[in-house]
Amino acid sequence: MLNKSIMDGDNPDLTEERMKGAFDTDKMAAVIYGSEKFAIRRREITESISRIPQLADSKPFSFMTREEKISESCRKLSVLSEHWNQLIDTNNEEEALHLYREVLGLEGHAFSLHETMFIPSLVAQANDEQQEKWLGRAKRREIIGCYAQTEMGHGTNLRALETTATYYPSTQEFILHTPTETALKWWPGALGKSSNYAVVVADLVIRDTHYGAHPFMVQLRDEKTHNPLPGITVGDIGPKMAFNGADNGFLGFNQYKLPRDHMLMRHSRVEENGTYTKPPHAKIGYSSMVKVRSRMAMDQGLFMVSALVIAVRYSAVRRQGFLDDKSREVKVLDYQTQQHRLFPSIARAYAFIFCGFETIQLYDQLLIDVKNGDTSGMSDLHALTSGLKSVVTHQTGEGIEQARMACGGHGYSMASYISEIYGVAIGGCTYEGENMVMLLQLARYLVKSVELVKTGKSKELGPMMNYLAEPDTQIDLTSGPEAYVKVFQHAARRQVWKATDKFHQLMESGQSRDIAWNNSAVELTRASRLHTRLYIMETFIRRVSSISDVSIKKVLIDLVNVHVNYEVLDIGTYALEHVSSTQLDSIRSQLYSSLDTLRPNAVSLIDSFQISDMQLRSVLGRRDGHVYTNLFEWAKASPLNQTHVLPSVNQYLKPMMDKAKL
Ligand SMILES: CCCCCCCCCCCCCCCCCCCC(=O)SCCNC(=O)CCNC(=O)[C@H](O)C(C)(C)COP(=O)(O)OP(=O)(O)OC[C@H]1O[C@@H](n2cnc3c(N)ncnc32)[C@H](O)[C@@H]1OP(=O)(O)O
Ligand SMILES: Cc1cc2nc3c(=O)[nH]c(=O)nc-3n(C[C@H](O)[C@H](O)[C@H](O)COP(=O)(O)OP(=O)(O)OC[C@H]3O[C@@H](n4cnc5c(N)ncnc54)[C@H](O)[C@@H]3O)c2cc1C
Repeated sequence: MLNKSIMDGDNPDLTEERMKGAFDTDKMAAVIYGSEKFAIRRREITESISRIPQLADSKPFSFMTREEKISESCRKLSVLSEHWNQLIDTNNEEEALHLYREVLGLEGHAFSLHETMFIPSLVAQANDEQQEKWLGRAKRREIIGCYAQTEMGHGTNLRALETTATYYPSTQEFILHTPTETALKWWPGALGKSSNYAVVVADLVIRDTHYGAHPFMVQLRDEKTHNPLPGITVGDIGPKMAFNGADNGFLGFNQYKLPRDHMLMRHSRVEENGTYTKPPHAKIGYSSMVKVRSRMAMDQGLFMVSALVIAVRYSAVRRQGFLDDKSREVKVLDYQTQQHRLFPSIARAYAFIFCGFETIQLYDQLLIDVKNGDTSGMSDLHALTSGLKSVVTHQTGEGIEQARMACGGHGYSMASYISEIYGVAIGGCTYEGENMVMLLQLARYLVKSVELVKTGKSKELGPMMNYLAEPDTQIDLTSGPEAYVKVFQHAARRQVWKATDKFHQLMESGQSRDIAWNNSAVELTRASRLHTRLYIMETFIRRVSSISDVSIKKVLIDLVNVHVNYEVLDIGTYALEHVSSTQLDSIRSQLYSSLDTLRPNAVSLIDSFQISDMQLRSVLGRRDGHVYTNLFEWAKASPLNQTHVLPSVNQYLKPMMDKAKL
C-alpha cells in the first residue's frame, strides 16, 4: 500500500485519492521529518498516546470556554507527567514537540514558554554553576518558567526597556523595579497564572551607568502556595485573537530584591564589587529570540500543513457542480481554481519545513560555537532568521486563509478549526520581532553586503550573498528550476542594489542616516523579502535534488515545478525586468500544467505529514473523510443544543412575542 492512510470504512472518495498516490507516504514522511528513525518515532508516540485514554480531549476544544481550555491542558500535563519517560526520549526536542502538539494542540498551555524560551535561555545564558542550580529543576518540571521581556510600552525597541535591575555592591543584590505603568511586562506566555519563575529581561544599572538589556532568573511565586511573592504584581492580560489556552501575562516589580548570582552570567558578569564584564558580542543576550526564530519556518510550515490537510481532504470529498460528466457532481479538488488556491501552499509548506531543518541545525551549531568562544556566525544567522520568520509567517497566514476559503461555508465553522490555526499562526507575524522590523534587520545586512561589493571586498560576503556581486546574464527558462533561481537572483539583486542606492543617495542629499533609512524602508523590506524567497527556493531545490528514492523525488520535482512557476509569477512586477511578458505567459501555462500533474498526488502529499486526528482537532479534516456525518454529530454536541428551549428564550424572546400578540 503506497498511502498508509487507507482504512476500511473511510469515505470512498478519499480512498480513491489515496489509491491514486504514486509514492509511499511513510517514505515521504521520512523525507519531511528528516529521517526514517524520527518518522517512525512520531508514529510510535502517536500510537502510545492513543493507548492512554486520559490524554484524550474531554470534549471538543471549540466548545470549551477559556477557563476550561486552561484547566483541560493542566489536567493533561499532570497525566503526561506520569508518562514522559515511557512516551519519549526526554532529551530529544523534536520528540517532545511532537508529544506536545498531539496532546495539547496549538492553543497554548502552561509549558509553552517553559520549553521554547525559558529552558533555552538557561542553556544559552546561564553559567555552569547556574545551570547546575536551575536547569535540572526546570527540565524535571519542578518549576515552571517563562520569558518576560516585552513591556506594555515597548516590545520591539529593546534598548528602551524601562524595567531596571540596579546593582548594590553593599548588599550584593539587584533591585528589580517597574518605574511606570508602561514598564509593566506585558504579553509573556504562561506568565499570568502558570509560571513560578521567569527569565526577566531588564536594563542593568550599576552606579548610575545603564548597560542595557540583560537576563535575570527571577522567582515570581511561592513554591508551596503559588501565591505571588511580596513585591511582585502578576496576572493574565485577558483573551486574545487566538492562543487562548495560554495565560499571557503582566508583571510588575516593586523594589524587588534579587541575589547577585541571579543575573544570568555565562556571557556578561557583575562582580561582587560591581565591576561589569561585557559579553563577547553585544547581542549575545538576544539568543533565545534567535532560537525561536530559527524554529519558526518549521513550526509555521506545520501550521500551514494542518490547514491544508483539512482543505485538501475536504476538497476531495466535497462535490459541487459539473465538468464533462453530467451524471455526477465533481470533487471540488478537480477545479483548476481550487488547485491554484491550495497546491502552491503545499509546495511552500514543504519548502518551509526543509528550510526549518537547516536553520534549527544552524542554531544548534551556533550554540556550540558560542560556547567555544566563536561568535562570528551570529550576524549571518540573525539576518537569515529575521527574514525567514517574516516571510514564512506572512505566507503561512495567506495560505491558511486560502485553505479556509477553499472549504466554503464549512471552512468558516469552528468545525473546520481553521480559524484557530490561522489565529495562532499569524501571532508569529508579531511575536519574536514584528515582521517589518525584522525585515529591516535583514536589510541592514543586505546593505552592508552591497557596500562590500562596491568597495571591492566581495570576498568578505557572507553565505548566500555572492549573487549580489554577479552580473546579470541571459536566462534560458527551458533549463529547469535553476533558471527560475536565476530570475529570483536577478530580481533580488536589482531590488537590493536599488534600495541601497536610494538610501545612499538620500544620505548624500543631506538626510541623516536614520531619516534616509526610514525614507528607504519600504524598498528595503521589498529587498529583504525577495532575498528570503530566493533562499527558500534554493533550499527547496537543493533538498529535493539530494533525494535518491525515485518515486519520492519524482513527485517532489512536480511540487518544485509548482513552486518555481508560482513564485516567479507572484513576483511578476520584479521579474519583468528580466523576463518578457511572453515568457511570463509561458510560465503561466507551465504552472497550470504542473497543477494538473500534481493533482493525483495531492491527498497523499498532505497525508504524508501524518498528522493525527487528535492533533488536527478538525471535524472537517478527519482522516476518515465522513465529513457530513461528523459535522452533524459535532453540531448536535454544541452546548446550545443540550436543551430545546434556552433560558434566554423564556426570559426575553417569549415574553416579547407574547406581548406583541396582545
Ligand atoms: C521542546 C518542546 C517545546 C514544546 C513547546 C510547545 C509549543 C508548541 C508550539 C506553539 C507555537 C506558539 C508558540 C508561541 C511562542 C511565542 C513566543 C513569543 C516570545 C516572544 O515574543 S519573546 C519577545 C520577542 N521580542 C523581540 O523579538 C523583540 C524584537 N527586537 C529585537 O530583537 C531588537 O530590538 C532589534 C530589532 C533586533 C534591534 O535591536 P538593537 O539592540 O536596537 O540593535 P540594532 O538594530 O541597533 O542593531 C545593532 C546591530 O546588532 C545586530 N543584531 C541585532 N540583533 C542581533 C542578534 N540577535 N544577533 C546578532 N546580531 C544582532 C544588528 O544586525 C546590527 O548589526 P549591524 O552590523 O547592522 O550594526
Ligand atoms: C501571541 C504572542 C505571544 C507573545 N509572547 C511573548 C513572550 O512570551 N514574551 C515576551 O517577552 N513577549 C511576548 N510577546 C510580545 C511580542 O514579542 C511583541 O509584541 C513583539 O516583539 C512586537 O513588539 P510590539 O508589540 O512592541 O510592537 P510595536 O513595535 O509597537 O509595533 C507596532 C508597529 O510599529 C512598527 N514599528 C515599530 N518599530 C519600528 C521600526 N523601528 N521601524 C519600522 N516600524 C516599526 C511595527 O512594524 C508595527 O507595525 C508575544 C506577543 C504575542 C502576540
